[in-house]
Amino acid sequence: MASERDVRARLQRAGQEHLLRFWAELEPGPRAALLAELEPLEPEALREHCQRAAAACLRPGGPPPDLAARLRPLSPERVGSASRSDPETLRLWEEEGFHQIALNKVAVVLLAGGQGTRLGVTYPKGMYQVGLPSQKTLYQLQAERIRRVEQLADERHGTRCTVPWYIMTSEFTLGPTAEFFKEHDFFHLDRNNVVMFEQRMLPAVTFDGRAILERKDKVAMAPDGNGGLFCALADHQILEDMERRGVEFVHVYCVDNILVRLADPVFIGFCVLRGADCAAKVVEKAYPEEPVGVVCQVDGVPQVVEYSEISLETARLRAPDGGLLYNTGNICNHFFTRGFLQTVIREYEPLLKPHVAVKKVPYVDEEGNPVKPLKPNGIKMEKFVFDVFQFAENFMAFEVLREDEFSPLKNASSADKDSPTTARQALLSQHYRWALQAGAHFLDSKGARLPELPSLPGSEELPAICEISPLVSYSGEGLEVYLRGQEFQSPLILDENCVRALRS
Ligand SMILES: CC(=O)N[C@H]1[C@@H](OP(=O)(O)OP(=O)(O)OC[C@H]2O[C@@H](n3ccc(=O)[nH]c3=O)[C@H](O)[C@@H]2O)O[C@H](CO)[C@@H](O)[C@@H]1O
Repeated sequence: MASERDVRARLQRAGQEHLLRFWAELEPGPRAALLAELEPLEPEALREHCQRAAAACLRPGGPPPDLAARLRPLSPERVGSASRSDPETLRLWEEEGFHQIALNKVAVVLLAGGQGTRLGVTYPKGMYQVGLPSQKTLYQLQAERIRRVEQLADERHGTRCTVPWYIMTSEFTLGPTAEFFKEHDFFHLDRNNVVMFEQRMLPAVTFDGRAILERKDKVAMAPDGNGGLFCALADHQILEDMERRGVEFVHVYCVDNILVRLADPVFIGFCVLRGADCAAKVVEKAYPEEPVGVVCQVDGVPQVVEYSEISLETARLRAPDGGLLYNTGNICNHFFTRGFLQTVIREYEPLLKPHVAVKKVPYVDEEGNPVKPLKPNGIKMEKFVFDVFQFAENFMAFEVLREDEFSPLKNASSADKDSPTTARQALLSQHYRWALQAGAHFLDSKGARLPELPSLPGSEELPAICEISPLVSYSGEGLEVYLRGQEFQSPLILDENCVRALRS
């Protein structure tokens, strides 16, 4: 480990020597921890980071004044649709996707380095369970969808294929995530195919460009945003690992969408057949202020304008058909070819501009007392994963139905949107629809048939509770054989055991 002298000299070069101001008071343990935290920070990069943050703070807040004039919706030839395509086209896309999966050419990358501040839990979001009858966590649902999609590809192509799962964590999430996976025996995935890697951290900075000490022996660090993916892929030679495994196509997704279709064969197939090097799944925005980024073009180049960076006026603009003009909501489900990721890492990553978030950052005052600020006092800088869309040669967007594929868990139970309750409802209502489509009937506790209402708005109580394990069905397929014409008491948990019993 570097000595205090070395680290102090490096901090001096970065103009951040104040980070060692309590050194004399620290015991050996905290001293070592502080040095370990400071050692990886390159002086020039740290200086630039702090200066950039302070400069960003001087610029007026809100969206750039000329943004609205530079924005256009995506051109229609760049948009494909799962909801508006005929069954034969969907079948072709799906077939292509399964073909690539069976050839071991598809991997998934989970972005799981975020802190989940809005949800208000201290552990990684993926470990959260929204109160499903099975009590499965988000990580478990995702693991089981991987197992099922592998199985479906194997059945179609007579192979034994693997969809490797790369999980980007941060200092906050790596330890508990790794522990959780071990405790659950990697949800019966081969642990060699689950690769966890860590993104970088950056110090939070005061408005005048000084990195913040959270404690006498600890810098206030935050992950460098989900666009930290590209540096992290390079830091941990993940693309090399993908290359060794023969992976060509990568599905990147965010941790909190309970309906996420990992390695979705339809999306993969669409992207491959259209020759996309980069693509994003989108849903129709639910309302103008919905906190989702908008996939659109800026100066003719495909990009995402984040919800925090679009003006309300622009978000509310209407198209001639009465719908929102900027209607294509980003659901943080992206497709990249490995080749594109390689080019990004080699050429474009340094061009990604960090986004600025002004936050309340706990700190120690000059006397060393901990302070919890009541108003924002610090700046966090984050890169965004979608900022690489502008470098794609053939960018495509792919529209999917919200009720099929998007219900994010962002807020605590008290919120009326994007909460554990709405996520649970979305999943159960999807499974209830699948069961009805497959011909199931539900009974109340007295044996009377319950009403069958397949298209309920999300907030309504479902007539019956039905949860279908991803190990039984990935996207509603294969259920008729168990359910057609059968009557079930609510709640029904259709898992592997239940299926075995139904078979016999
Ligand atoms: C920048 C970005 O993608 N924004 C999207 C994100 O917004 P949103 O603001 O919801 O983004 P989050 O902060 O939840 O992060 C998205 C994902 O990135 C991960 N993460 C975040 C920060 C970090 O340093 N490391 C990391 O891995 C999170 O764990 C999460 O899986 O999801 C919305 C849909 O739900 C989209 O409409 C937004 O356009």
